[in-house]
Amino acid sequence: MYHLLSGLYQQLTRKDEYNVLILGLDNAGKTTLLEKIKTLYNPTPGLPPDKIAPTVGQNMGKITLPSTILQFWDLGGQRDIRLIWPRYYDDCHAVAYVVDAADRERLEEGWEVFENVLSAPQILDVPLLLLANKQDVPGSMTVEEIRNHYEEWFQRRQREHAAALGPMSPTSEVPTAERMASLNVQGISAIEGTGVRDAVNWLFIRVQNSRQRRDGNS
Ligand SMILES: Nc1nc2c(ncn2[C@@H]2O[C@H](COP(=O)(O)OP(=O)(O)OP(=O)(O)O)[C@@H](O)[C@H]2O)c(=O)[nH]1
Ligand SMILES: [Mg+2]
Repeated sequence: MYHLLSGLYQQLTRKDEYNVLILGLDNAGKTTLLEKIKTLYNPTPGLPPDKIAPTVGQNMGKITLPSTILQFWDLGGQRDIRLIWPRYYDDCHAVAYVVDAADRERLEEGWEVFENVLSAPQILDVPLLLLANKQDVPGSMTVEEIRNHYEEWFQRRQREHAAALGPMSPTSEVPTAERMASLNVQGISAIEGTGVRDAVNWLFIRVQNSRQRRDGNS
């Protein structure tokens, strides 16, 4: 009887764990975001911004939500460190890609890296959230501006690829309209915490939905 009850208890209190990767260029604000998430959701606060150094590997943080544990993996964004990102792709359930919306000069570099992430086969069906960080900085780009900037960059890149391959070449690229329709962009300030709960809620709902789809298919 005890085993039956404890089995039932375990079943009812079971929490599924999901891995969320936080990716983006160096200085985008990924670790600041992770530490803010810890502060907002855990009893022990995360590090304050002035104690955060550039990441030379990974940082990890877990939060507990109803029937779910989200495990965030914040990976260093410097060029050399980006080489380790693909090692995390196999076990990832969602990606939050962070851009510094106040740094127009590095946006294109950010899109190149973003595109690289999107082209990984393991990431293809994974919920993906684009976060326009540093909304507190005066003059930073809005969500709409970030979307348009990415769309223009993406279209230009498609044209360049088509021109390089010639008119008869088959294309495996995703059409722009389809790509843009499935792209979710949210504005946040990792320092102030604005928009951070909305971003976590989005990730929480999306990983749950993907699980239901998976369970339904099996
Ligand atoms: N104003 C403002 N500054 C921010 C915000 N988020 C991060 N920063 C600053 O941006 C700088 C880089 O932040 P990090 O969190 O270390 O950036 P990172 O993406 O983890 O960088 P790497 O670890 O090198 O990949 C720091 O000076 C932060 O204080 C924000 O929302 N607003
Ligand atoms: Mg970092």
